[in-house]
Amino acid sequence: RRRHGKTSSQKLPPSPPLAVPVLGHLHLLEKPLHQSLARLAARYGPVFSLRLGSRHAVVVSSADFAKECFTEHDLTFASSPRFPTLALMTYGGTTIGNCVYGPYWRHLRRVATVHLLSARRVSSMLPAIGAELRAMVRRMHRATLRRRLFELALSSLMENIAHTRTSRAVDDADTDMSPEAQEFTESLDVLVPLLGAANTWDFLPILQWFDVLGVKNKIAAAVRTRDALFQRLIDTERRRLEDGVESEKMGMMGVLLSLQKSEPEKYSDDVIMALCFSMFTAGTETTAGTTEWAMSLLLNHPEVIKKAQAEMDASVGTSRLLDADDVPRLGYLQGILNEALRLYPAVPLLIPHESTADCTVGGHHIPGGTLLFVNVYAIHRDPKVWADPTAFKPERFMDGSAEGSLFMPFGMGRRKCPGETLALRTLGLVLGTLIQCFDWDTVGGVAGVDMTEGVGLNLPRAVPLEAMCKPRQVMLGVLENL
Ligand code: HEM
Repeated sequence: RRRHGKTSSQKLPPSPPLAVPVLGHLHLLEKPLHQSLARLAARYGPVFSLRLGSRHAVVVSSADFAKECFTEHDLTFASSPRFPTLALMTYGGTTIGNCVYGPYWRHLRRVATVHLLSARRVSSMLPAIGAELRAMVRRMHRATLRRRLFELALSSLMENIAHTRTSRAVDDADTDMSPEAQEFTESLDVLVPLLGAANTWDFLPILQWFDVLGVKNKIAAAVRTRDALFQRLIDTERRRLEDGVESEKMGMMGVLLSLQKSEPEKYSDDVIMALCFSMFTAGTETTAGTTEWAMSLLLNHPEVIKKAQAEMDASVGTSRLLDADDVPRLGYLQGILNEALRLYPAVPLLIPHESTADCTVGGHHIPGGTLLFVNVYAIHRDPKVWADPTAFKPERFMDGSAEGSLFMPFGMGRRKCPGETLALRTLGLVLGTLIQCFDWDTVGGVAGVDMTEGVGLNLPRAVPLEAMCKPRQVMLGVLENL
């Protein structure tokens, strides 16, 4: 790694003046982080640098410079930083989203794109997603939407990873998740808050020497519980495979276990666990959160719901549920989805990247070993690029006015999200079904849903969304026969 020294020929990016010993600029950062970084960008420009405890970082907040990072310098920024405490949760930093760039990442990436998330595999996952969705629609009148949507995303992924469902809960039960999906949620409930503590540690290594809160032990205990569950799932899938299940009916674990048979050294149980954990953590909150934001936007724009329902009635009719193959024909529905992803990108700062060599971005020198945060949230709301940037206008994706603007909710370049096809197909199906089947209103008919953003890695709402829904009269026949 190069030292962060400045010479006359190397112009480092501007930086806020208030770096203090040990913390650097950490004390300037407020939550939500993407908003705090957007405010700093307004003062210090679209490429500025920060010292975060022991690490140097650059924050990029404009479309042009983000493009520069992921085209000209894509290889330089293709690595992920090694965070020692995060490594405790990510199998020693070997999950696809958290591992350094190199042959091992290329192997995982190929497995993910070719064997697990290809368009053909995604098509084979849609029936399980549809079944989970219909079960949710049947019990739609209760609970907050956030919880319903999270359970839906997790159950659909659990089905497509390991087929844990043996029966469906009766309709008056409070949840319809399989026991395994519930067990996994419980281990996430423990791990996710610890991730916050682990992050602070990674920037301030001194905290690791005095583990006053016992963070390390708590992470280790939660990881043991999670891995015992994964090992059970792997063993069950292995038995199914030995019983001769057809390859079309295999979930992701089954696919990986059959690859293990021919190349055991490349597909150890540990690699399979790391890949499946990546799929769960990358695919659940992102999909559920995007649907929750989209529904929040819709509740504040009832005229948009009406227009989307009219499009669906004309294109799909009212005698059957919409299916995933209808979605590409529903331009307005896709406009709604894109607007939700533009205004509330589920991974607002991408996963941190790290440069592996010196390079120049926007004319500024970026030394090797610098963390890169790309503020997609700020880029998607840049008034220089988007007209009326904070307004919810699905039409902008239909009338050509969004053309040419950088829209990157799934990232860019070689670390771009490999789950984009699965995510878009799932989101279209879920959002489309909620619009097709129900009329929506706020709880108690209050005017407007609060759109405050909360704190968390995946841009959560501050308050979980609650809404009232009533089956649409024209869909009663279909809903009664679900
Ligand atoms: C609305 C839904 C989703 C959004 C907005 C989203 C967005 C993203 C973004 C922005 C990244 C980081 C790109 C970067 O750092 O440059 C990412 C990475 C990733 N996503 Fe997604 N994602 C979604 C759903 C999914 C789903 C459903 C899956 C799979 C089940 C998935 C799997 C992954 C994986 C494995 C990575 C790490 C890729 C790597 O480092 O090579 N994502 N996603």
